[in-house]
Amino acid sequence: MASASTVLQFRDVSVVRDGNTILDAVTWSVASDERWVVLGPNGAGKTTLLQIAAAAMHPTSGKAEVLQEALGKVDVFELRPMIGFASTAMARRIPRDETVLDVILTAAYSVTGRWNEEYEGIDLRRAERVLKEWGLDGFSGRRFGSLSDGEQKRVQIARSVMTDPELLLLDEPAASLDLGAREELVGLLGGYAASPSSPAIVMVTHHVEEIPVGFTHALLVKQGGIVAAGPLAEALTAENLSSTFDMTIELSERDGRFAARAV
Ligand SMILES: Nc1ncnc2c1ncn2[C@@H]1O[C@H](COP(=O)(O)OP(=O)(O)OP(=O)(O)O)[C@@H](O)[C@H]1O
Repeated sequence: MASASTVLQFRDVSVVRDGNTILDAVTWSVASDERWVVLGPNGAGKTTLLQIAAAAMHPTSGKAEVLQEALGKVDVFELRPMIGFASTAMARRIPRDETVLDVILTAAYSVTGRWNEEYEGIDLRRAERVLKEWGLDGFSGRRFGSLSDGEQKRVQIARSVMTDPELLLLDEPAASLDLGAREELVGLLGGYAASPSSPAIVMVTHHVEEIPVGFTHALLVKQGGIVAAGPLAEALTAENLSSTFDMTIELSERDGRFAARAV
């Protein structure tokens, strides 16, 4: 297997909007074999961080390299096809009457701009494989709008991995899911994270309970700055969570899954 490469490199990245500092001199890097969870209170800057990682936003100052290309110097339209991004905001743009198969396939066509019989078979086979991988066997013909929240989330992720990205960004993939749907998704994400052929993953979440087994690193952010960043065992501690959320938090871990509560 190829050795790990750097997929994200932020150096003193700041974002200022309307006079507000949303990200404040963030220095952070992600390697291709790492799976990161990003935690922090509402408004901490997590989504802004993902927007930069997705090459959808430029820093106000500092340097951000995405897949070893410096933002500001690279054509982001060449970069974006190599980045899978699933978020609620993107899901809202999926037409509710589109079939699941089309939702997945259009990810490939939007990247390649093609609708060509020669490739159609390959894309179809890949779409079927991806659907199966995300527990969506038999859903190809269903309308996106007719799916449960849990199924819709899995379709969004399946769509974002359809293009075989080098970086997968997930913004709160388990938000609004019931316990069963959450556990199903966390299990699937864990399986995906464990595969050496999977890309680097950065997942924003509000709950440590949503961290899949196999995730390797944590980034804790507060008011646009980093509280802790590093391997899970070092960064995801009760002390760091307490600093991040300004309350005394108790953290427990069992079989690679986490739970947290205020003391
Ligand atoms: N265009 C903008 N102009 C001014 N302020 C902005 C703009 N975009 C975001 N913000 C502010 O920046 C802060 C960080 O927003 P961001 O969405 O990155 O936080 P977040 O950590 O993802 O929050 P949440 O957990 O609530 O989703 C928020 O206070 C938000 O109101």
